Amino acid sequence: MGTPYHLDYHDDSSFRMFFHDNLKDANSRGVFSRRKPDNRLRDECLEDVTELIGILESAGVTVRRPQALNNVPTVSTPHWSAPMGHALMSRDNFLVVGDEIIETPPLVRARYFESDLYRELFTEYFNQGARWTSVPKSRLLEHNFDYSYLIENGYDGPVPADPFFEIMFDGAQVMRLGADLVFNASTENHRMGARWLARHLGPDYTVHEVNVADNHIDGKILPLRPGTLLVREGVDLEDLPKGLQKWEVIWYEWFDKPVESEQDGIPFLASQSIGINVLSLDEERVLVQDIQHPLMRSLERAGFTPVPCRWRHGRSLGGGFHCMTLDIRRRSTRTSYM
Ligand SMILES: NC(=[NH2+])NCCC[C@H](N)C(=O)O
Repeated sequence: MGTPYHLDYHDDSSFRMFFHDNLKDANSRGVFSRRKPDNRLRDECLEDVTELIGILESAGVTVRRPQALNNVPTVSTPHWSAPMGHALMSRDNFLVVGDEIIETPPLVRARYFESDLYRELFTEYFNQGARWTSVPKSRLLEHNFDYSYLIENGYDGPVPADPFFEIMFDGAQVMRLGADLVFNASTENHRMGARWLARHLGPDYTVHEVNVADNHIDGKILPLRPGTLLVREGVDLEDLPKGLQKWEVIWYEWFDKPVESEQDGIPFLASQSIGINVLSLDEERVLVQDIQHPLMRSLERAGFTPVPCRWRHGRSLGGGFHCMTLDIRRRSTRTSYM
């Protein structure tokens, strides 16, 4: 888990596209300003990350962290420059399948070099025998982006006249279920990513394409253990692969109190239901945001043990415990659970 560095980076089109659904709400609330957050958000975030690491380590997890992100104001390529964001969400930039680390091609310019923070850690894994692959990154030029999802969801701004789509997807768009990978794709950029992944992994794995979210699937559906899914209201189970429709479903119990106060001028980058973004420690214990009492009751009724942990700024930072972690397990992943 990296160190957050929160800049005012609303000017970049790739950022506004990626967070379209969240920013649309913010716009409607008129919350935008150019104010930088005070240190309270950063300090409280770091306190909560420390608590999370303590819980993981006491549960027997070996926690490794990337290099810290220290005050990087912008990132640049020959084609553009963009303000850097934070680097807290490890799940977004990588997909670990069996003994292979796959670096996924970012959709947001601010995150183009975020995987550099993991170079030393992943080199260590490579030297221990891990396979390590990087998906061809898009150049992230304006005409590389497929605007179709935005247009279907209220965008009425300019659209490049000469599109040239390139592969773009985050690791968090993919739900790994052993030999089955459920890939959320809402644009041609994503669908190209699903084709790349299927071609790359070959016949031992099946990539199931679904379209249930704008991009990251772990804000809508999360596997808690083989055979049990946590699902947010609004997801049509018929849109899931047939094998997954046989799984037990726990519907996310909405937490209708404000999960955090909006930092004035800082729009929320995750919806009110980000409490769904839990992390299974094993097939019984589930790490849950400490205020999500209805969800914890649901989990207990289904035979799980919720492990509460403070996480005060998930909406501002755009993710929860599943987003902030990247589980690398030393066990075969060619089992089929569907
Ligand atoms: N891996 C992640 N960062 N996932 C976060 C998904 C948040 C989701 N878009 C929401 O607004 O609730």
